[in-house]
Amino acid sequence: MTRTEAAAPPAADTKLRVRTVPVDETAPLVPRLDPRHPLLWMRRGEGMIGLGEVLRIETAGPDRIERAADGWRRLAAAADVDDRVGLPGSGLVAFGAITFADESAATSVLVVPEIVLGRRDGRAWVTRIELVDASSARPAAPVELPEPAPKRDVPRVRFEPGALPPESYMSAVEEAVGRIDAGLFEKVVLAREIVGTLSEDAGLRAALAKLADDYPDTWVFAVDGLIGASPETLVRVDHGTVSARVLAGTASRGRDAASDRLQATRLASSHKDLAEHALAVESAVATLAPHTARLDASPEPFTLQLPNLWHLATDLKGTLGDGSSSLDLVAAVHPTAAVAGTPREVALCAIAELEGFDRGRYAGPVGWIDADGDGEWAIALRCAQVTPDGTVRAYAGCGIVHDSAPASELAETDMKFRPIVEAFGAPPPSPPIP
Ligand SMILES: C=C(O[C@H]1C=CC=C(C(=O)O)[C@@H]1O)C(=O)O
Repeated sequence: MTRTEAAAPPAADTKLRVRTVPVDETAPLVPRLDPRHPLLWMRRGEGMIGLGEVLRIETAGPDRIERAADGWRRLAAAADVDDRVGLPGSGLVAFGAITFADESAATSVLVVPEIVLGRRDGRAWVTRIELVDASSARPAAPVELPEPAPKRDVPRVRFEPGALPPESYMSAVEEAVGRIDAGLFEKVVLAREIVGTLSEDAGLRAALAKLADDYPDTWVFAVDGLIGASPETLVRVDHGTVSARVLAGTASRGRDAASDRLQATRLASSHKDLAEHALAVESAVATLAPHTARLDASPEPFTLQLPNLWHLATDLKGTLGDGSSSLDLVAAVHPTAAVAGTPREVALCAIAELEGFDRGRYAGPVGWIDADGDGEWAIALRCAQVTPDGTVRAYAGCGIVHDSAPASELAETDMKFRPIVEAFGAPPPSPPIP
């Protein structure tokens, strides 16, 4: 494996050879994941897994996304690609995870795997990627596509409050509402952390299988130890089309069909949630518009049903106007008001002060990019970062606006933790059921 360490772009003469061929493969993707170093991007059973690692681009600091985008452009331009499939995700790809904050101590990564197994629109492919002049950096034996592993029970992790425990979280929300009422900003997204430990022999495959089974309509991802199931598409570029799904505004699911419908109806007419949502849509539209020839938003937010909660959602669709890659667009839109606030810079300062912990890659962009710059990026939500020592840090946050109530926001974080804590065998947090 060649590691291109923080701030160092790939050597100018780095050249990749890439071969993609169709395969007759219908088995699920997750059982073939490497449980220790899973690379995954999947929704509704389709997507990609990556095996092995040819190289990585690792960056940090305020221009981390731009430098990753430039490094990738150079690498892709020099690559010798023979793609016999021609679907989004075939040919050369990298899986990426970017930190939320400019000043994070964590790095942002683009990982180029040795093998990609992909499936889309009912077709499957295998891509093999290698360094052309690999004399110094070849792994001893090339990675082979493994046989699907049998299903295993999820590993059991006991989570404890981490940075910003419940009482402190509620105080931070109260302080934020005070500042909003004093006119310092309109919205800020405040998150908290829970922490657990994964036993040494447990991998991440079973947790990912559970996320994929329980949340099939979300982007289920694994990149460099960051795993989760995000419902929010930050930006997607496919042959000149641009799309995104903006989420903000949340309600719990009802106990029965009637109370569930009522929850959705109330959410769709909640002044507080609509205000919070409008700011997230405005920020996404304002930052994408300069890069698009046309950009349309669904006229009214709709209610998106997930197994653990309801969200207000707006879909954006447009055409690319300036040849930006998906990573260029990620650099333009991140962080949206769905994870930062409004105005952005003031909200970011408030997050640093009131949360007081490093979000790492939580609430950052996670996804993939191909040789043409096309790709799919979600916001890393409903997720956890697992470090090599087995520490599991999970995060959940809420948009705080003028009429936010601390106890309700705390309960909302519990709902948002549910996918990840259940994927690690912990009992579901118990939000108030209407
Ligand atoms: C910040 C998170 O969710 C965001 C996305 C959807 C709805 C949100 C909300 O209603 O507060 C948040 O803006 C999170 O899940 O940690």
